[in-house]
Amino acid sequence: MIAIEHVTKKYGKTPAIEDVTCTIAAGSIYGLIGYNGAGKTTLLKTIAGIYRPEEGRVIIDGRPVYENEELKQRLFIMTEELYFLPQATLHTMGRFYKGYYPNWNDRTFERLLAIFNLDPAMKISGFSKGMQRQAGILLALSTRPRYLLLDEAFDGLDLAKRNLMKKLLERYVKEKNAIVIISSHNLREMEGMIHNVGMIKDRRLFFHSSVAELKRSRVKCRFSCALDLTEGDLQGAGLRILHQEDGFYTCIAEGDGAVVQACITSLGGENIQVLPMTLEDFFLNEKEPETYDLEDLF
Ligand SMILES: Nc1ncnc2c1ncn2[C@@H]1O[C@H](COP(=O)(O)OP(=O)(O)OP(=O)(O)O)[C@@H](O)[C@H]1O
Repeated sequence: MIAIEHVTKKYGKTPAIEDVTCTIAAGSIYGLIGYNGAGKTTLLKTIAGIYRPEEGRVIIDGRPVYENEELKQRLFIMTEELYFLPQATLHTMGRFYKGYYPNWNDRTFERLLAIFNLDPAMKISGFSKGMQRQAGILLALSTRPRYLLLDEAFDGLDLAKRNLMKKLLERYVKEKNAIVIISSHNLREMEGMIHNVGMIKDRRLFFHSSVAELKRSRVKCRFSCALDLTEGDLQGAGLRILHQEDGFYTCIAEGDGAVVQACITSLGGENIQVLPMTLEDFFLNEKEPETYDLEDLF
């Protein structure tokens, strides 16, 4: 289990994340979401013991992670900027990691090389961006970490490789009872894969929940209405507009489906359809509307 206890991490005097608390159970995939600059990378690096928090602590299997070499040998963090030794090939990186990670497995490495179809003798610097990310995940999984932290893991991967990576992560977590924490802006990619989701907003872990509970506790509906409903009308009834076009409204609301539908009917809504809610719906629902002044720009 990973326990994040009241963690605050600052750069200089400015906090990047504040008072973050949550626990992540073994055998689960945790999705970390948030805007650019929200603090996802900072939190991942703090969990990995790279950063020492100014306040609070990260406890992994009962022990603080910071300056704990033994724990770090069972933890792998793949950051956005991938790190490979200068002039390295996958073979040299494999040997490098084998020397540090006691759980390194040659067979997993060879099998993944074949699956990803990467040349282990070629310099990694000659790989494309997507191939470098594949190389990163291949090495990460070959160390067979108990805790795998992936920052923007899908960045640069084509559709087939994104699907492959999802399958690999799901299988790995299930078979090894591992913990994967994955940050991504691509909520569609995380859909169906993550068990728990946390959203960082205003430096804090403003929301976290199991995905199942998140979907149980909210309803997404599409309905028509002859009246011209304003955002205020809908907000007053606890509904938030996701989309509005030609007298049709798609809204999301917290609460029981029957209660939400009754509420829509009381506003004059008709032809109510309950739709499956996606993570993207939730994220957009929680996002403050953005306005940009684009006049006289060009
Ligand atoms: N090395 C650093 N020195 C000073 N400030 C930093 C540093 N790294 C990050 N920050 C600041 O901390 C905040 C959180 O950054 P972080 O990289 O953790 O966000 P993020 O959620 O990963 O962003 P993105 O989605 O854009 O990758 C930002 O305001 C950023 O400017």
